Amino acid sequence: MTCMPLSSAGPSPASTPSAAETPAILDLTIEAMGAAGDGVARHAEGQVFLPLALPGEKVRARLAGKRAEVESWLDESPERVTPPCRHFPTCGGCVLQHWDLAPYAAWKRGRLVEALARAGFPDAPVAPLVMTPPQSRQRADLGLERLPDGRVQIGFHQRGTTNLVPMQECHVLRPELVALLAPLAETLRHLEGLRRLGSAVINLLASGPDILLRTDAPLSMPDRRLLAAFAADQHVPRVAWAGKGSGAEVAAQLGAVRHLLSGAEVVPAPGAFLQASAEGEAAIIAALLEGLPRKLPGRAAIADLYAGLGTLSIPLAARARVTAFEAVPEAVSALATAAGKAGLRVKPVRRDLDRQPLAGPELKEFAAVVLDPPYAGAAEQTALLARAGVPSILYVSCNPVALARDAKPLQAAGYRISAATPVDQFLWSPHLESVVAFTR
Ligand SMILES: C[S@@+](CC[C@H](N)C(=O)[O-])C[C@H]1O[C@@H](n2cnc3c(N)ncnc32)[C@H](O)[C@@H]1O
Repeated sequence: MTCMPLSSAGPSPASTPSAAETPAILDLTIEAMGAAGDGVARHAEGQVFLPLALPGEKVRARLAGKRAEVESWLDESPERVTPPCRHFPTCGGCVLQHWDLAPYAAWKRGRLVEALARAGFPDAPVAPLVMTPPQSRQRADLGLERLPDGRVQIGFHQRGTTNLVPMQECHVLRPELVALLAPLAETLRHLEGLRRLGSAVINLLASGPDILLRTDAPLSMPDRRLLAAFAADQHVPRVAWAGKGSGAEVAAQLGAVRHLLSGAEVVPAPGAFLQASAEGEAAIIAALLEGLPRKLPGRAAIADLYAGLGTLSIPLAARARVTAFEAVPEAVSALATAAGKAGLRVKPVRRDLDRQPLAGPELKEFAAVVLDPPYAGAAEQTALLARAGVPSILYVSCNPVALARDAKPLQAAGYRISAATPVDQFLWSPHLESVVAFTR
């Protein structure tokens, strides 16, 4: 086995633990992979998390509270591989590029198995992980920073910090998005509306890249001309802008904006939520349709909660009438227009489900409820679904911890899991998407 020193300092001899205190440098064996993608080891005072360490490895590490930095590898895992990206491990976009895909996939699937076991479903039928390919992400949320010399950097943040890693290559984003970054940085260099910090959400739509810039100063007239010239050069139909805390406005529009969701045309607002990749979206929809009861009553209706632009409502409407609940008004009106134009059986309703979750009698009309909440999950809404006894609940989750919490009341109310599909929407990150079908 080779040794791979991480820092420039050579390995220091491990100290012997004294009864009084744990030494700063320790030799540790990595027992498992933690939820955030760090190796987990144990020492006299408890667990410690080690970025970049893999299960089975022996390392010499410098302790810093609950974390430790590997100073050298004493025994490397055969599962260690060469990370494809030059920005690894500095960039916070990927934390697990150094792990072979087979054990990585088993670990990700295991996160769903564990989450469901914690909720009281130890024997849930969890399918193999559906992987999404590299260079498939259609949505990028990037930081912008003006350097003292006036240049602008664009990239993801370094893990756990606000420092930007200027992106020169990326193995998760669609190449069309990466290709835009150098010309965008050059344009932003001259933008008076960007003083120091900002962000850019870029959605790759059917009509081309759609950009929402958030900056720390208002746009000037020359800024708007600059953005229009950039849009024309780069074939970008729309560039929108928003200030701190203000809504988005169109800064330059050179063509129609459109996107296709299961074949239906929608016009997303700037920065609208899209599933991370077309492949992930297809896997979620397939798992949802598979998880619905084979036979729905003739006049059955489905509720789609946290519906966004209707990514899930539209394909669900092939099976039954759908009422789509969503808080963001722009998404509700985009879905209403799309449904009207295509004659879809989808009725969008604007509703804040945190303040006013669906409850009691209003749930009675639904044979199935689909919910796809944000990262925090939907604790109150799931408890109300359990109480109402909706026959089929399909939970699309982007957070196994929230899923485990939200599934508990369903278990207590007598639901069982008929299918559970983990989907790797965020390759090489610790994030996990899953679709779980609960029936009663
Ligand atoms: C994970 S996204 C899912 C969107 C959609 N299902 C899809 O597949 O594209 C979560 C959605 O919940 C919406 N949302 C967040 N908080 C909400 C709330 N309190 N009430 C209703 N919708 C909310 C967001 O605007 C977003 O569209």
